[in-house]
Amino acid sequence: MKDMHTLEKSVQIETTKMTARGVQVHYGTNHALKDVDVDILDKTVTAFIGPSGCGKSTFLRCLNRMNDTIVGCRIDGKITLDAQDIYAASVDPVQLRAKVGMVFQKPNPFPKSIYDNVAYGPKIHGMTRGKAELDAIVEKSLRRAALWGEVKDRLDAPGTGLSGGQQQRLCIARAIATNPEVLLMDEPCSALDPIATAQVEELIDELRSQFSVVIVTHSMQQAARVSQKTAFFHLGNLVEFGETGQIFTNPRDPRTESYITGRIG
Ligand SMILES: Nc1ncnc2c1ncn2[C@@H]1O[C@H](COP(=O)(O)OP(=O)(O)OP(=O)(O)O)[C@@H](O)[C@H]1O
Repeated sequence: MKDMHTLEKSVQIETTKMTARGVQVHYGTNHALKDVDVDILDKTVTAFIGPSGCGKSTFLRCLNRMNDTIVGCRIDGKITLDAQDIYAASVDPVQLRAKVGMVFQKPNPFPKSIYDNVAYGPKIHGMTRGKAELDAIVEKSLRRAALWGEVKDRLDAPGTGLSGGQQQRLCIARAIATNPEVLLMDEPCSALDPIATAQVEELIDELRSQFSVVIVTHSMQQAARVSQKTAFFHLGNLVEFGETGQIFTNPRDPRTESYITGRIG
């Protein structure tokens, strides 16, 4: 019985949510990403690490087509979400970004109220039929982002008036309000103090029960704390991808070892 339970659990954990095959990115003549293959698992935190300029953010942006808007950026290869090609002509990038949400390095609330920041996505995607439903989504999202208790009495106050850590949790609430399946986070704690960082890290761990989370981080301690899988990038190549514990304790590639021991980057 126990074996069956363990088996079910591991099957659930190993469900693939997104795949990348042969992904190449050029910015004009700059070959920024070279032939990247990766599987992003469901309900798992995947960390992208590597020295500055190695292509981590570029690859992250490929996963919800944020690079589409960059003039001169060319993307080759195939990326799927639930086995569907996200670059297919039939895919609307706006709809895709509701499923594959994003949180940026610097908290960037809209110049609107706390309520409207969170309500924005559900409104533009026509997810609700009325105010009561929208109120419920706003409350649920703020609760999931561990911010409700701090803002429930001032939902009409501007989002930009919150502290940095609260603004980042507001941006997380905004991103999860559309019920995404994957949450991309580009150095989400780099502008935060240690207490706010710890809160966001705790939140990431909690969100993993519902979504697949992909986080770009410069902090190896953070990658080790929050992720189960780690991808190490170097000079546009995905050098190594595996269990976080293995990458940090027993890297297979000498470049990974040099990076984690502080010799490159
Ligand atoms: N919008 C852009 N236009 C032109 N080139 C870009 C753009 N964004 C990134 N690049 C280039 O692509 C390469 C990879 O950059 P990217 O930002 O993906 O690396 P990164 O690993 O995320 O770096 P960092 O850790 O410093 O944020 C670099 O050579 C960079 O100059």
